[in-house]
Amino acid sequence: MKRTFKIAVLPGDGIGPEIMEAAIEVLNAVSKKYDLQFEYKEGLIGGAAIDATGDPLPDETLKIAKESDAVLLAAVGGEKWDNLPTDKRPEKGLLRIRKELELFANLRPGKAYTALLDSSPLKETLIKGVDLVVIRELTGGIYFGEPRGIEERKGEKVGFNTMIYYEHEVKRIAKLAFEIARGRKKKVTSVDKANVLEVSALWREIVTETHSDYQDVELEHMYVDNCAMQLVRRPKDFDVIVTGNLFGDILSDEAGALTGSLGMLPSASIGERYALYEPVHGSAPDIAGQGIANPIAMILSAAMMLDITCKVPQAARDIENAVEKVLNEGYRTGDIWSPGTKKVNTKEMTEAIIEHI
Ligand SMILES: NC(=O)c1ccc[n+]([C@@H]2O[C@H](COP(=O)([O-])OP(=O)(O)OC[C@H]3O[C@@H](n4cnc5c(N)ncnc54)[C@H](O)[C@@H]3O)[C@@H](O)[C@H]2O)c1
Ligand SMILES: CC(C)[C@H](C(=O)O)[C@@H](O)C(=O)O
Ligand SMILES: [Mg+2]
Repeated sequence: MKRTFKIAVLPGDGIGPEIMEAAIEVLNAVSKKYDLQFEYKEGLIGGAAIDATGDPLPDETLKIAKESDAVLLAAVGGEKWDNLPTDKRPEKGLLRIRKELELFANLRPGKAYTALLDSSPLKETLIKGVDLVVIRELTGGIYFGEPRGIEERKGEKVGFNTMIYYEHEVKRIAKLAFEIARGRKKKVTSVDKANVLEVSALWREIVTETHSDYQDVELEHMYVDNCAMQLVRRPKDFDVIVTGNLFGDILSDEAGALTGSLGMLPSASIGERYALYEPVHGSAPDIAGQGIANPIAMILSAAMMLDITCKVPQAARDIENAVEKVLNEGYRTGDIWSPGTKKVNTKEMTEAIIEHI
């Protein structure tokens, strides 16, 4: 029996529309094999939405998202909108949709591909076998804390934000991290700055408390500065990294660079009711409009959707295997290209992946 899923499609800005088209072609290819049907509904977000409506997240887009089984989002942002105030920028649309859909956890897997070992800035011996996931808290912390602002004090301007975590926010992300670790190598590294910040001291206390229900999982605590360093020194020692919104943003880009390119890194933003799938990278304005972006992060984000929302893990594995095969065959977009490999554009990479599905 055919299973139908409603998918909200939010291409956004820069390379967004180019990589979204690629992901939809791959989903359509896989749908035939697994008797799935996708009903896509496109919405505006980010700069594209500002240009059309003045709002980076129009009500109509939120409505489409809430009426869907899953949201696919490519990327937002660009120079054109960089001088707008923080709460009017394209990025605000992304932050708001995460908050409105209560997507409290962002799963960002980072895996070393054998074929890409020479694209990593690290030595092959360090990077071979890396398989980790950063679980980033996504609807709290300094991104959303109040008070925030820029104001005049003592005759000069002052900018301020608040890093704040409620106990329940830490507990639910910690629980998820332990659950996910149970299906992996059973190790959680909780990353904070508890030697300086009260918010981190509480984070550490709640994670430790939550761990008492997961004694089969190893828990270690690490300061964020040390973690940034250990990630390049011994990345293989990490399994699940759980951390707050800001630290997770930074560490996941770092993990991306380790394994080759940001253009390879998918993510899933999940909550109790909704799920949104988005690459870790941004709108890459420097290469937008040229048809040369790496579509793999977006395609693998769609694969995470097949796994988590559609619950067809085999279809997700098919896509992941197809990606691995084209990399083994030497196909490379510019960001992962090295001498001796075949340089391809977005379309050619997508077609090569589809051929292996
Ligand atoms: N989720 C999102 O929508 C998101 C995430 C990060 C940044 N942004 C926004 O994107 C804009 C650009 O930000 P940035 O330059 O700091 O980060 P970026 O991730 O867009 O780009 C960083 C570098 O990586 C390259 N890159 C990224 N994705 C790639 C891909 N798929 N294929 C090939 N190369 C790729 C870019 O060309 C660039 O050199 C900003 O407006 C920023 O706010 C959006
Ligand atoms: C564009 C920006 C708001 C966003 C974030 O900081 O969360 C991005 O960097 C990401 O990693 O998804
Ligand atoms: Mg980021």
